[in-house]
Amino acid sequence: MLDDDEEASVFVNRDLVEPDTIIDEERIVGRDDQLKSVVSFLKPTLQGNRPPNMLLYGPAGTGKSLIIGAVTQQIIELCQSKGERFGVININCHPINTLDQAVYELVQTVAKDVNAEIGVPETGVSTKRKYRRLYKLINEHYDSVIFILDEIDLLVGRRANNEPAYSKLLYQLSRASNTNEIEGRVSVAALTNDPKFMEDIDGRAESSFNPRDVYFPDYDATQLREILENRRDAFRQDSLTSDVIPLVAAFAAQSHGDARKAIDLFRGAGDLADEWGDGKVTERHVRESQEEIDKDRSLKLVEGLTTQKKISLYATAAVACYSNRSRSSVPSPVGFNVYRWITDELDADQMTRETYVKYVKELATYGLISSSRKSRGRGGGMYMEFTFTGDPEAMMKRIVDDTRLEPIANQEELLQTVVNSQLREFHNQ
Ligand SMILES: Nc1ncnc2c1ncn2[C@@H]1O[C@H](COP(=O)(O)OP(=O)(O)OP(=O)(O)O)[C@@H](O)[C@H]1O
Repeated sequence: MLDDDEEASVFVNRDLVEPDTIIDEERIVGRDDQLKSVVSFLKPTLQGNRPPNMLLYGPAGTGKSLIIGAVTQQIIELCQSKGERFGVININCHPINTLDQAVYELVQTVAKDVNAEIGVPETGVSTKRKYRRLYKLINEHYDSVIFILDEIDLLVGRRANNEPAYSKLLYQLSRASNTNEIEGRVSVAALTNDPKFMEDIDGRAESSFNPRDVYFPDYDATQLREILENRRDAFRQDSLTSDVIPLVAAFAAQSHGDARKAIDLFRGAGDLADEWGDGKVTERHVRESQEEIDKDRSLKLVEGLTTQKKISLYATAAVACYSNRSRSSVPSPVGFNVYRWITDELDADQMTRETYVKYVKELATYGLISSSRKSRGRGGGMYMEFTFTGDPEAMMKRIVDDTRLEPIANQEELLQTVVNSQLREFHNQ
């Protein structure tokens, strides 16, 4: 059991290397331009004017939430000192499926912030009523507000061939002050990893949202090193050997310069040193921890997926794996047709193409797949192209292990034929 002469932990302030800890401004590295832009866009709030809407875009873990969070926090404080009420209404759209749920989530967030009743049921009433409740709460409690919509591109909605839910939400929120539904000043900040996000927005939403862009590029190893150096005091003095920070930064730089990954690995290495009772973090703990992260990530992720997401992933991996073409990237229309074939074979529910793309794109946010938008040339429309970062065959095996996909896995040759005929059809169109 607990032992008195156990080695002391390598941490003195482990919170500092937790991903969701809000850090002080002096610990922020390499985001001067973005900070400057966001500050200048939001400054009008302090002078009683309406700030512009914003689109913060860039890969995962590049500081979008951090920067908007740090600036809005300062504005809250400055407004408070002047007796003004500035509301920051922040939601993450990733787990939300429909417009109605998104509006309810906004109501819930405001109600919690101002300590009021939610005042509207989650189901059984129209979205319009939820909007009305949202506006009422805002009008009663704030003089100005900013909506922060994180991972906005994942709020697709249910129906296919229709305006996506994020487009409708952006339209409503960004015009709410023009229509006087919200009496105070309103601005909307949308955060996304998708650089081409605006291309799918409906024309009227585009013109009412009309954002100022702030781009967040990847960090390089030097910046990641500095980010970690600035959190070195999470650890006991002298408990890090000199090679730890450069190695963590180098690993994270390899995986797309994501600061969240760097911080997770830093913490993981410390945890391992504690677990082994070594009293010091060394290169060995970093390497071992990185290996565990790599192994766990895809396994855990696949285990946690719903059946529909597993089928979507399986179909996409099948295209990458069985394609006779030299490039094993997967055009989304082909992945979707294979998904449809599989769901027919299994007699399972079938999602729309938009939902299929949303599911697969979600996996891209975990780094299992990378996705990019492609054009089919004049008048041909857009589609997504998916590429696996790891081995698609291993991924398929892992999915079959715990789903009802076995009947499909037993028809390997047939699946191979379906994949290649779908690919041929797509490329000949
Ligand atoms: N420039 C930086 N300086 C210090 N810490 C940083 C910096 N950028 C990011 N971080 C840290 O990395 C983690 C991820 O950052 P953040 O959540 O802001 O990324 P994001 O771009 O919003 O990512 P996502 O698109 O995945 O939501 C947080 O713990 C944050 O504190």
